[in-house]
Amino acid sequence: MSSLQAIRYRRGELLVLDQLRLPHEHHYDPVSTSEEAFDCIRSMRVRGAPAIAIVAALAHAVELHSGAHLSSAATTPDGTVAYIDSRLDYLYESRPTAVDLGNAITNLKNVVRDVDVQGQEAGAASSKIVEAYIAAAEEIFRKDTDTNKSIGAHGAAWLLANAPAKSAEGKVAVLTHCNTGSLATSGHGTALGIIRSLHQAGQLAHAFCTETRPYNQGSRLTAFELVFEKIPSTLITDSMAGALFNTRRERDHIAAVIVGADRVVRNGDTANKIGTYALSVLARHHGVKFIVAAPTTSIDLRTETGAGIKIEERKPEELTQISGAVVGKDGKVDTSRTERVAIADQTIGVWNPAFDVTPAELIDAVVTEKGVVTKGADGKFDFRDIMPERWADVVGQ
Ligand SMILES: CSC[C@@H](O)[C@@H](O)C(=O)COP(=O)(O)O
Repeated sequence: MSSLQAIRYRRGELLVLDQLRLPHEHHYDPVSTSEEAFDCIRSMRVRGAPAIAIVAALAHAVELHSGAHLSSAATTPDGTVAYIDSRLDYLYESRPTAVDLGNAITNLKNVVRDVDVQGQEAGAASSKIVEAYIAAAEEIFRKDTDTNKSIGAHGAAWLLANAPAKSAEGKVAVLTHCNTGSLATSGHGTALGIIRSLHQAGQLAHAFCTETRPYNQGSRLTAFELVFEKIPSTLITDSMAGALFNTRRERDHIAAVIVGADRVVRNGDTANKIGTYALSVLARHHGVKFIVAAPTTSIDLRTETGAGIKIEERKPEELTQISGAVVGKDGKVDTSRTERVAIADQTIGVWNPAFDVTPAELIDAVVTEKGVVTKGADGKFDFRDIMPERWADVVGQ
C-alpha cells in the first residue's frame, strides 16, 4: 500500500476503507447507494467530519450516475431536484454533530438549483442537473486534500512562531487526540496534517497521540498513520495527558495540543471527540498552546455558541466491549482472527457522548485553509475576515 486512502473514487464507483477493521485488515467496501453510505457512516466504517461529508456526497453521485433517479420518476427538472433533496435529507440524519455534512448538503442543493435549464427538453434538463451534482460532489472530494495541505502549512508556521517551548534545534513536540489524518479526510489530514507538515519540514521533535476511548481512534487509526508515515511518536491513554505535561513538557518540548473539529460555532466554541475539553483544561494549566485545525467547511456560523451543538450519544457496547486481533501465546498478533470481548459488566448503566465542547476561551488558535484565526483585543474569535461571503449570508453585515 503506497499511501493511506480512506476513500477511493472514480466516476460511477466509490470504495470506502472499513476503518473498523484497521489496523489489522485493509478492506474496501463498495458504496453505491445512499442507504449503503448511511450505514457506512452510522456504523463508523468511515468517520471524521470531512470524510463523512465526502462519502455521503459521492455515494449519491454514484447513485445518480447509475440512473437511480430515472427509476424514481424524477425525469423532470423539478422532480430531479426534489429527488436529490430527499436523498441528501436522508443522508443528513446519519450522524448529527459534525457540520461538514450539513455544509456539503447545502452547497450541493444550491448547485442543483443554479443549473440553467431554461428552454430545454425535460430529459436533457434532468441530465444536466445530475451532471452538475456529480461534478460538485467530485469537487468537494478533490478540494479537501488541498485544503488540508494549506491547514498544515498555516498551522506549522503559526506554532513555530508562537511555541512556548522548542528544542535547541528549534523543534516542537505536540499531542493530538482522536484521528484527523488521511483516514478522516481525503488525504493529509487537518490536525494530523499540521503534524505531518512539521515533520516534513524537519521541525517536529515528537508526536504523542491519545488512545481516544471509547472508540480508540487514536490507538487504532492515528498510531497506525504515525507509524506508517515514520513520524517519531508515542501512544498514551487519555488519562496520561496530565502526567505527560506535568513530568515531560519541558524535557520533551511539548508546545501544543492540536485537535480537529466536528463543528466550530460562531464564537469559536468547538465540538470535537470526547476528551478534547479535558485536554484543553490541562493545556491551559500547563502553558501548552491549544490549537483547533478545521477547514472552513467545519465552521458553523449559524450556531452562536457551543450550547447550540447537538452531541451524538452512542451505544453502551462501545464502552463495555472491545474488539481486536487475537494475540497468540507466543505474543504474536494473528491478524486473520479478530474477536469481540466484554470488558465490563454488561448491565452497568452507561453514558457515552461521542463529542464534547471546548469553550473558545481555552482555544488559542483556529487554523483554517484560509489562515489562522486568533482572538482579538476583546478576547473573541471573529471569522468574518476568513469567510466574508458566508458571514454576510448567514450573519449579515
Ligand atoms: C478531521 S476529523 C475531525 C473530527 O471529526 C475528529 O477529530 C473527530 O472527532 C472524529 O470523530 P468520529 O466519531 O471518529 O467521527
